[in-house]
Amino acid sequence: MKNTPTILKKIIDRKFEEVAERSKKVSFSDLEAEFDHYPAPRGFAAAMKAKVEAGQSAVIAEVKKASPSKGVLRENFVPAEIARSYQQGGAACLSVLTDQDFFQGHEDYLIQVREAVSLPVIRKDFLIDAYQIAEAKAIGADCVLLIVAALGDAELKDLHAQATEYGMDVLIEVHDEAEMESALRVDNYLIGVNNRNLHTFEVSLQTTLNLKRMLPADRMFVTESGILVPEDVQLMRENDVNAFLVGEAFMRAENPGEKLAQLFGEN
Ligand SMILES: O=C(O)c1ccccc1NCC(=O)[C@H](O)[C@H](O)COP(=O)(O)O
Repeated sequence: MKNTPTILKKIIDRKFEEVAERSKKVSFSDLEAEFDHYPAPRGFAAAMKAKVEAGQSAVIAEVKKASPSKGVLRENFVPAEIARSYQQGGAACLSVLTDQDFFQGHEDYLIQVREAVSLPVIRKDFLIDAYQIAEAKAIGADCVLLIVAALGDAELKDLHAQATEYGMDVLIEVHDEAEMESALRVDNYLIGVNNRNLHTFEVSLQTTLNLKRMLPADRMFVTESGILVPEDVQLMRENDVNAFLVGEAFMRAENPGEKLAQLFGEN
């Protein structure tokens, strides 16, 4: 792991413990035995592409009860209801936090969400080991997040290859130029830029604008974090950024799907 920020280091340290604990209870081959439980993955990247090609914003709407920077975001947290609301509001895909200790998430939430809607779902967690990629496949995830700041180049390549072999899509997340260079060494369509600085939790949409110029036209650029008001969406769209990952703005709204439709003005 390189240049790891404090909170990310804490989370990653915990993930190594989690993998050790979990793999004692459920073996890798036990996970593999679950792979056929769910039908073929829903095309996550394809759903994003279809929205953008139709001239719309491709929104990954996040199901997130709490976060390290903001604490609890939503008391009335019923993942399946939130997912249905997002589908009605025009989301392209859904993101479900499965981390328990820092985000109050759970794998069961992903299973509930995927059963409630027809949209593709990403497992949003801090994945540093092949075991967790197999877990994602076993719970029916259509896509996984790989955070470059948490991985060396070789690990990024290996986990990407494993997820792809399982038929899942991958969203590779970067925060700066060096991470973008690592991400671009992997043949992957979805590249996310997280606008949240994980040292300070400060959010700046300028991060997206700075890194956008590095991205080849054949990749999809997803802006992540800190999209709160229509002006944020407008700024991104003016700069030809049409794919978004949004959590807090929706989680704080009484009706998350209505908020999505308002923010992106497409319903
Ligand atoms: O949200 C945090 O506090 C956080 C802290 C440490 C690592 C990651 C963190 N967030 C994960 C995310 O990427 C966001 O949940 C996602 O981009 C949505 O962001 P937002 O719309 O600002 O909720």
